[in-house]
Amino acid sequence: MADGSCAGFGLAIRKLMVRGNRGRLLLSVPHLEIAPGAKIGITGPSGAGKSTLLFAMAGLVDRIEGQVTWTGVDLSTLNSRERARFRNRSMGIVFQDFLLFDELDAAANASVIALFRPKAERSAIRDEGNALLARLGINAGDRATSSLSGGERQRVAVARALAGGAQILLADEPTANLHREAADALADDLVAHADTAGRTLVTVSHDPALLERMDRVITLSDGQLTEI
Ligand SMILES: Nc1ncnc2c1ncn2[C@@H]1O[C@H](COP(=O)(O)OP(=O)(O)OP(=O)(O)O)[C@@H](O)[C@H]1O
Repeated sequence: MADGSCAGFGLAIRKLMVRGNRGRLLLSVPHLEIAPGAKIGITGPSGAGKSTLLFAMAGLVDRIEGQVTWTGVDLSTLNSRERARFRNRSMGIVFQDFLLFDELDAAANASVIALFRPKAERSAIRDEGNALLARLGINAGDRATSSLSGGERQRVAVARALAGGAQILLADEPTANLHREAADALADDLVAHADTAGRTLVTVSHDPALLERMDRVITLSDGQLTEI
């Protein structure tokens, strides 16, 4: 496995606030700790701020108040380029709307992180991306991404997040487009990856079968953390 990152990221959030238009408070998380290697679910009603919290954890929200600190890395002290570098090295992210590159085939999407890693790691990441696609049931990696179904796109997005051995896995509704059997297989794969090498997994989900595989489930309601 190509693994260009150090092991064991935990997360500490302090007094995090994210505001939208005209200063409207979208999210307030006074205090949240996630241990290195923990598997955490985030759930709550639509519009509660789950994706916003995941984006803040990924350093994808430009203006936050407070601190989001992965072991040794305080995202609030980094500029956007430095945050991107940290993401490329240490995070695998499954976005709710996948954000695949339609110009690339499924295999190239699954291993796209190779472009940001040293040359010596690239072919191992490509092999890993292909193996992940096969395991997730996408058998022809050279299929045009635009020809994939929603469920297939979702599985390519998960393969992309897992290929390259990122120590932090962030996933937004990773089983939402899958039928039960495929959702369970994917949940097993995510958990197995998280359990390898002490990876930390944070997943937004409404899927009880995925949430019950987590160590802990956080509920967000109206932008507020109501339960830990
Ligand atoms: N870029 C943005 N600018 C302004 N408001 C936003 C932005 N993105 C999200 N919001 C608002 O922030 C709030 C939280 O949205 P978010 O997408 O985080 O919720 P969610 O819990 O993930 O919802 P869902 O389950 O429907 O995906 C909503 O009121 C939404 O309208």
